[in-house]
Amino acid sequence: MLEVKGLTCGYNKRFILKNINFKLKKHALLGIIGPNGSGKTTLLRAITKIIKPQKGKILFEGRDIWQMGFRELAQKMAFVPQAPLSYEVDMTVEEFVLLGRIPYHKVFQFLDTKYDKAVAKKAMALTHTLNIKARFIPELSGGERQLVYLARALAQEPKLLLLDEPTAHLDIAHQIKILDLIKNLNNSFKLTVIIVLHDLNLASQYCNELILLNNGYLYKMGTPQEILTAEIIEHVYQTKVIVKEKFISSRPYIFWDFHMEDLT
Ligand SMILES: Nc1ncnc2c1ncn2[C@@H]1O[C@H](COP(=O)(O)OP(=O)(O)OP(=O)(O)O)[C@@H](O)[C@H]1O
Repeated sequence: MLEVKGLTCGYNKRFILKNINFKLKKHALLGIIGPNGSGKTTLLRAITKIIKPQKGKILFEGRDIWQMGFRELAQKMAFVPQAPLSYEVDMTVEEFVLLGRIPYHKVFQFLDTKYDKAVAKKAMALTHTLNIKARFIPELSGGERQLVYLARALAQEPKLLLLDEPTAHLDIAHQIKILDLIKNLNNSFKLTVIIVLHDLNLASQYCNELILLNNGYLYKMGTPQEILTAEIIEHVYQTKVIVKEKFISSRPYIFWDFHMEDLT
């Protein structure tokens, strides 16, 4: 579905990502991890056509994304940015979620169709934001705003959903709800997902594949078992950890700040 070929890009002629190559199959749930400043957000920005490759290409279903219009791209992929601020967005939650339908509007179509409204309602129901649909965006908490951005992305009915730290402002219950929802969308609705996560244990638990970025390079791509080894984490994050295998899922679980007696 997605192919990143020799991608080198950055800001103001400064290279941040260097020669990134990977392929992503349909229905994948890919996590992007790596230390602060390693280029995770920059990679999402390149895939969503916010920044242009200085070298290389990004192909979506075999086509260079820079050959596609924004409208067409917005019907194929949706992006939930990191910690959306949006104090300036003076509209209700429902109006904001309906913006996700604009890529489907015909020229000179100013009103939302019944279908648009039904899709927006479903997106709000899935993200538990229906009860706040009449509230104004600037009045929302950081966590509520993050859920509303996700609802807008789902209203785009994308094939590929990209999320930058979607759990950053959420309490533990909402973190699990959102990640369970994303997993469910991936499993049941066959949505392909790329998600930037800082929490290595959440990445281990929820993602089927991981890309580990280090200093702008793709350090390694593989399953959580292949990537989340003590040796790799210590090398890339420069932090001592212990990795155990979880009993039922056999996914790796990482301990830091540990005492040996905690682990026995
Ligand atoms: N708009 C920008 N203009 C110039 N430099 C930027 C911009 N955005 C990011 N950078 C720089 O690019 C590098 C990579 O940043 P990026 O946000 O992609 O990293 P990240 O891995 O997502 O980091 P974090 O985990 O801290 O969110 C950093 O050195 C950052 O300072």
